Amino acid sequence: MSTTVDVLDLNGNLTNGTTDKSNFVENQSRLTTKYELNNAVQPLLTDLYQLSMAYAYWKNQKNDIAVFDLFFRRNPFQGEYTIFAGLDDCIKYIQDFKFTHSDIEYLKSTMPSYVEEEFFTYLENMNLKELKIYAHKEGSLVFPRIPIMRLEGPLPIVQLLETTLLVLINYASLVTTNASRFRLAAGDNKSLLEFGLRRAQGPDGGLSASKYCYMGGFDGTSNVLAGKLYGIPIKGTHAHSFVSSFNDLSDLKIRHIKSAISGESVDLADLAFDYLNQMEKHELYFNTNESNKGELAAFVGYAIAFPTDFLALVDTYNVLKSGIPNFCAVALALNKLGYKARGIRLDSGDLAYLSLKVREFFKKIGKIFQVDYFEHLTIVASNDINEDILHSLNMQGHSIDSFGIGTHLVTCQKQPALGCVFKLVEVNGRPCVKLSEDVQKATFPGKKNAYRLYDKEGIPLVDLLTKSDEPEPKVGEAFLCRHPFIETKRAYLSPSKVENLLVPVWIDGKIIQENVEPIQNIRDRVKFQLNHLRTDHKRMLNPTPYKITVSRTLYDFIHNLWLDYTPIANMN
Ligand SMILES: Nc1ncnc2c1ncn2[C@@H]1O[C@H](COP(=O)(O)OP(=O)(O)OP(=O)(O)O)[C@@H](O)[C@H]1O
Ligand SMILES: O=P(O)(O)OC[C@H]1O[C@H](OP(=O)(O)OP(=O)(O)O)[C@H](O)[C@@H]1O
Ligand SMILES: O=C(O)c1cccnc1
Ligand SMILES: [Mg+2]
Repeated sequence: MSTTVDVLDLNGNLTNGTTDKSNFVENQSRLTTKYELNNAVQPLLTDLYQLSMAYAYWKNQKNDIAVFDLFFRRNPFQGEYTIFAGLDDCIKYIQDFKFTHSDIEYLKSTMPSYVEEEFFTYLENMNLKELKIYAHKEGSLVFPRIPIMRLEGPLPIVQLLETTLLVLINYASLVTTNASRFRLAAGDNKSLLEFGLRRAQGPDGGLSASKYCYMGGFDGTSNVLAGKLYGIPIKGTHAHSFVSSFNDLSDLKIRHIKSAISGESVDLADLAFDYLNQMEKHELYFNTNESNKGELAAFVGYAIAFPTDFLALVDTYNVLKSGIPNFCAVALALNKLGYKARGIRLDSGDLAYLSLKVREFFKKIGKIFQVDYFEHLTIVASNDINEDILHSLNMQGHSIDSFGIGTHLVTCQKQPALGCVFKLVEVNGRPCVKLSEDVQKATFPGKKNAYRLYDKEGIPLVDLLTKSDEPEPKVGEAFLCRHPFIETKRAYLSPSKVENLLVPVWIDGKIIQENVEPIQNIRDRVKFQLNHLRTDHKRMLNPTPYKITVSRTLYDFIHNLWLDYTPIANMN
């Protein structure tokens, strides 16, 4: 059968013509493959004004060499640090940057009719061979006003990259920073699982959240596609629906399981029920009439499906009177057959109180039935957990081993956006200034280098901006570091280590491979750098700002320029 359809080919081109159905299906599945590479990230994923400016630059033959800085002005979450993420995605975008034929056709159809044909040829032939990108290593700590990225190249081309680079960096850095704050709050010895896909801002937001929460210090995600695409460990339990789908033990169509000890087939439901009755005789404050038999059946069914990975959600009816006794009955039955249960998940109620009560219950059962590992069974907690709740649970005392966190992690409840900006700082060697009523918003003009100065313990002391043509600070030599705005704040520093922060990642059409790394390295860097940041910069309440400074030369240069560009007002 033949039909006429519009199909997107792999380059995003529209092919309009006659094709048969099987061909259409094949194209659809190829699109799915393309989706894995995130086909939304392409040159047209930008604001119209970038293309309008590109035309106006082109029309004015303004192909000057420009320098742009990408930076933010304030740390998110009322914190004093940010983690830079998204570089790998930026480089993929840069590497693939090419206007397709269908992009050009679309632009022709929507831009004003007097836009000249040669401009579209210019766009179609555009490449990034003259572009240079310097950036912090992904996973580094970054601070306000210190450029995260510096881009050099033809003005219209670099300008065209602004929006896409910002969208790739802003959320990635925000959610990585958020995840790292949850990690700091939970402590190193807790497992943190990201459960946010269902609450994320669209499918792409969900995928990014999973990737960057892992980078920020989470241990795994429930998002299966993120596991496949990024190699992140996938983890999970089960939902309440599985429990409530069973009414009682007679619902079980399969009751038998093979003993890992004897190999014989044993009725797990009978064995669990028997344990439930035995448990009731001890002082455990529940009785079998009150415990829910549908829940017991669900746990038996789940244990039959996952005998070596049995972890049950215990709050569908009543945690201490039903969920925990039912779980323990099944876990004891599994134990008798040579299988170790994993633990439980709590998803409502007072998580601190319940976790302590559950631990107490496990300890008692472990003693009564002489099963040592029972007291160490895993307790997972979930339900609208945020950073403040993690701190509060620590203060109260709890016995939770693992947190499943979704909504507030991926939506970044405390602050929904990071304000990275992209500002022109130099054209053909001439510094460019953007003034503002608020001096904090004025840009630092000119091409600059950025350094981190360390003390002898390897702890960062300050970040320092210099003009790109002045000598870099040297180990063991006193360097005058100035507050960028306040004249009286300045100090000499003799660093034990000097790190050049803006390393080349894309030079004249080529990736500098050693500076674009796999996710695991980046995750390790986040951990290492956070461990080496002074505690007072990381504390939750009123953290101390980390100092960002400028050299004497840069200080004089920018202050003189600001003065030059600000006319003296006439008051009468
Ligand atoms: N000990 C605790 N200290 C501080 N916050 C807690 C504690 N235990 C639970 N919370 C939080 O309190 C909030 C309780 O929310 P809510 O009242 O909607 O839950 P619930 O009624 O227990 O459960 P649900 O409505 O989902 O059945 C959640 O954000 C949860 O993470
Ligand atoms: O609470 P979050 O941090 O977003 O973590 C993910 C939540 O998603 C699941 O249930 P869902 O919220 O869909 O339903 P429920 O609240 O009725 O359990 C899970 O049980 C968690 O509660
Ligand atoms: O695996 C889980 O327990 C899970 C996954 C997603 C959302 N809530 C819970
Ligand atoms: Mg919920």
